[in-house]
Amino acid sequence: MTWKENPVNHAINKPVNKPVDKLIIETRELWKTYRSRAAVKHLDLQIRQGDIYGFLGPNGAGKTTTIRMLLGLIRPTRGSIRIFGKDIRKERMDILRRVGSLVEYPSNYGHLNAIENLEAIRRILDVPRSRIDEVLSIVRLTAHAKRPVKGYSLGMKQRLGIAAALLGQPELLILDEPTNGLDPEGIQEVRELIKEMPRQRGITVLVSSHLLGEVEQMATTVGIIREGEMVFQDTIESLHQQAAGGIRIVVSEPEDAQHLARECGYHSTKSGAALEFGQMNDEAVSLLVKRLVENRHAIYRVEEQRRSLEDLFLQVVGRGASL
Ligand SMILES: Nc1ncnc2c1ncn2[C@@H]1O[C@H](COP(=O)(O)OP(=O)(O)OP(=O)(O)O)[C@@H](O)[C@H]1O
Repeated sequence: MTWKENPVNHAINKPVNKPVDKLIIETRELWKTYRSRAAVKHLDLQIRQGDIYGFLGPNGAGKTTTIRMLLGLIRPTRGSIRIFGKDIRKERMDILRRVGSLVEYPSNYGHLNAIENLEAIRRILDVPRSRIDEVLSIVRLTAHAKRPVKGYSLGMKQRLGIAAALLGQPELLILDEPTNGLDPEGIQEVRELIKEMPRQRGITVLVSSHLLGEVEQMATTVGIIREGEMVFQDTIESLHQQAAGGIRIVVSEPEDAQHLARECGYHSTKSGAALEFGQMNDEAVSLLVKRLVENRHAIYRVEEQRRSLEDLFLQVVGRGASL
């Protein structure tokens, strides 16, 4: 079965089910082609205000290429990009003034401390000096501010990179694989930091990752890209719903029980002593169980057959994909 035939993919390129006037990023039919090879194909990205948008895909799927286009670092081959409702081709500088970003590893001067590193960027952005203390406090580096950066852990360097991205008080933060190469503690630190951005600071976040487990713990919306194409885009709740499976009931007399279930309007397939139904709501399960019991069936087990999100993700991106 190809991913296009796959029932879980009905949300392909589906607009996020919320008012469209609150879109912070919107791309339409975005393409980037290198020679004859498309790194990004007809990509319709929709990111709402206040979202933490987890941009997910295996290595080489096209995440960095997309992010580079959003930041105006490379030019799309085709399609449009609107950020804050403005066209990136026409109002690039106005847009980028309101965006903070961390693309790949942050570059720091190792012999300088955090304050000195941030000071260099502060001058370019022309923001008040007090902003340095503020961003160091946000990323919880105040206590280490006067230590040379070369002594920092990778997680601390990454947090300093986020501090730099926050200096200009952005409304949108774009982070490309910010937890790449971090140990579990560093991953948790960065994740907690990202989670507080919309709530505490009103900042919309786009964060890319190749790890579903990581995105799942912080994102409100998920976009999954595979070989340059968006194969799923919707809320995290919707992703969970898609992972929800059918109901399996193990009974004493499966054939009779199947017949009775059919009379009640529920189609099932028999697997040994079990009847397997599609998705059913609680009320339907309760009614069916009641009828079975009334007809003297012994019920040994009622269970939901859930796929793990990881299974769903692998199904969406293809099992051969490197994660
Ligand atoms: N400058 C370039 N010239 C030619 N091909 C490129 C260029 N940049 C990227 N590509 C190709 O485009 C595809 C997408 O790459 P991209 O870096 O966007 O993927 P990614 O999802 O960010 O993966 P990763 O997590 O490994 O960085 C890859 O096949 C890559 O080899």
